[in-house]
Amino acid sequence: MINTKIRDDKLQTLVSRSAVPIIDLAHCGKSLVNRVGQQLHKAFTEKGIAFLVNHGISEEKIKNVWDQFDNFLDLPAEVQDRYRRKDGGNSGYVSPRVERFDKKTTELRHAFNICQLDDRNIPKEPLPDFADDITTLANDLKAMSTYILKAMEAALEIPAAYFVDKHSQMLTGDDVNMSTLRMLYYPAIVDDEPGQSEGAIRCGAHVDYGTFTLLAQDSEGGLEVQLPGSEKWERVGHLPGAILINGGELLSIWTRKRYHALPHRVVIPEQDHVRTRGRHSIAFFCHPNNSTMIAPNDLSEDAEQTDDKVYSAYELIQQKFNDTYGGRSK
Ligand SMILES: O=C(O)CCC(=O)C(=O)O
Ligand SMILES: [Fe+2]
Repeated sequence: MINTKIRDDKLQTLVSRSAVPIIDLAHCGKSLVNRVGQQLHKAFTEKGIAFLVNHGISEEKIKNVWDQFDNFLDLPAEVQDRYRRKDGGNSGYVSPRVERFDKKTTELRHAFNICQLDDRNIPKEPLPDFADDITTLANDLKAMSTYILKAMEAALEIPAAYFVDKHSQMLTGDDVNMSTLRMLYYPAIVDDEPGQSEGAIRCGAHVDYGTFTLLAQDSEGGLEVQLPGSEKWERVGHLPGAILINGGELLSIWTRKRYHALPHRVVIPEQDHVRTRGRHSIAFFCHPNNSTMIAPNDLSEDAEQTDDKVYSAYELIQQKFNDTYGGRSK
């Protein structure tokens, strides 16, 4: 059974040990793009993770989206059913126990994927503000992603706009670009019958598929990572107001593993008072346009090395999706 006797002050986290780089985006503009790029470069090569602070996205915008998702989850099941994720696309609502990152462990979370901002899959009735609140936040996260892509171009010394052009179609639909805003809610585990949540997880171990992920979380709630070179799962902890960035698999392939794709998971927290609270998070998965050829040679100082097989972003991501959704392909 889950250990309920662990005291908070005994719990070390990467935040409490100052083991996650913190990148300050205050006043970030053209002149600071090089500095942010260097810091991201160091974070992606050494850790695969960083916290972004002073990023300019207000708490209110983030909270509005969490509130909207709560409203959605309060709707009758037959209304929610209209917005379910269907095979053939990634947009829509995914209820607990459907996704299984490792193909077997029960996952206790609600997710709602938005791949296209004018999508019919964004509820309008009976939640009139849902689309507006989500679009506002999604546009901010898109702008932040574009800034980060520019910073990465500077750090990797590749031509200006190399990454930005290849990510030009974020949130215009997953038939052209797989970028996704994902709302997540992990239900509280209360009155746990023996065996009910045993062996279950909030989100199974995985690496994200795309270029990088931006993650806002409302509380600690069980997020753990494996830092480079270690198999040990470490609690991340919570830095209020910060947005976490982690590197994805596609970027790792693109950079010939110079940039680390971070294995992570969300476990059911051991402490009673944390487990009995629900947890919200919002992930923005930044992906290149599907047609992008992921050519590591373009990013490598070692132009001699030409033997990599070059796949499109679509081919690489499709393989991962088939693994997660039990072989049902898009
Ligand atoms: O909710 C979280 O903290 C992480 C979610 C996540 O890793 C994912 O959906 O890919
Ligand atoms: Fe993830």
